[in-house]
Amino acid sequence: MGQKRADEFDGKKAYRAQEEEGVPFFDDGREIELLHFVYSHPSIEEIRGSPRRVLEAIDEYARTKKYLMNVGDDKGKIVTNLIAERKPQVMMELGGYIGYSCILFGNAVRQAGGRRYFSLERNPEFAAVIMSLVDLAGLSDTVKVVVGSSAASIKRLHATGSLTQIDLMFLDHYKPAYTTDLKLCEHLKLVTPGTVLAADNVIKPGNPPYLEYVRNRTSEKQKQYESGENNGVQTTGFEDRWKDQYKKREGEEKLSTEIQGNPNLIYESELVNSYEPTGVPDGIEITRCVGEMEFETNVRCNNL
Ligand SMILES: C[S@@+](CC[C@H](N)C(=O)[O-])C[C@H]1O[C@@H](n2cnc3c(N)ncnc32)[C@H](O)[C@@H]1O
Repeated sequence: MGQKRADEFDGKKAYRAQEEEGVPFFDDGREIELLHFVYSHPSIEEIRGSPRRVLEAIDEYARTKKYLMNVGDDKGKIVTNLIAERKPQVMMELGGYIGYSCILFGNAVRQAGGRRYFSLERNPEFAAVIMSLVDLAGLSDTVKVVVGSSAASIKRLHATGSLTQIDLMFLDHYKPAYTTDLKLCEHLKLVTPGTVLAADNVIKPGNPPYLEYVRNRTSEKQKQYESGENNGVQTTGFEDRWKDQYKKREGEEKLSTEIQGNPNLIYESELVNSYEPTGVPDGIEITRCVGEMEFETNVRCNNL
């Protein structure tokens, strides 16, 4: 496990600061305001059909109007480099918001010869914004936006045969769901040797349970699996602001406590330090599934 350092942050491109605690920083109408901003942009005809120009217009809104919780340019480069290296046929993101990462990574997947980019978004209004901007960028042939909670969508895509393998997964949704959704994907054999995971916000706000899981040794995971210690959902290690981030709109997020995943998968994981688009330091955890140990497991899962 290594630590890589990104270049210095360029303050000229900084987004507006995220609002102070107690003040909404999303879902207060700004997502629809963004659509009006983009579609009434003086350069709308040049923006049409250009993923780069759509991203520039989104960045312009977030620099000059209101903060948007996008992955941004710096952390985005880490993932687009990964896409160029791994050349995924199928990539999935958990948490699409207004479509920034979807347009950036969906375009990179298409350029690398990939087939499908799934963007899973729980909030139907945000999903509608993603679809509109993906269409504007000319990426509707590659991108499929899936509306609903990530776990339900993963199960449905798997059950219908639309999703049989994930080559690259970007995790950027409800922080405690990173680990439960990864275990679900392991259980369904969507994550197998060759799969690469890129998890956002592992420094800000941080995700200790996820980091512990992907950095854990296989022997330790097997022990926990056998003893049932690995069971349950960890919501400790998150500040309330992040744990309750979506509660007002979506209600309490019900995460599965039953699915234990596949403890036999061998991961190599490293933190790549970078910046939020506001300039605040953050990092992406890159995890490569490099093999699978032979070890008998009793399937522990009642609720699929
Ligand atoms: C940080 S934003 C995603 C930003 C986006 N990946 C980008 O960089 O442009 C997190 C998003 O995850 C969505 N979300 C939260 N919990 C979710 C869940 N269980 N399933 C699907 N989406 C979820 C939220 O509605 C929000 O839009």
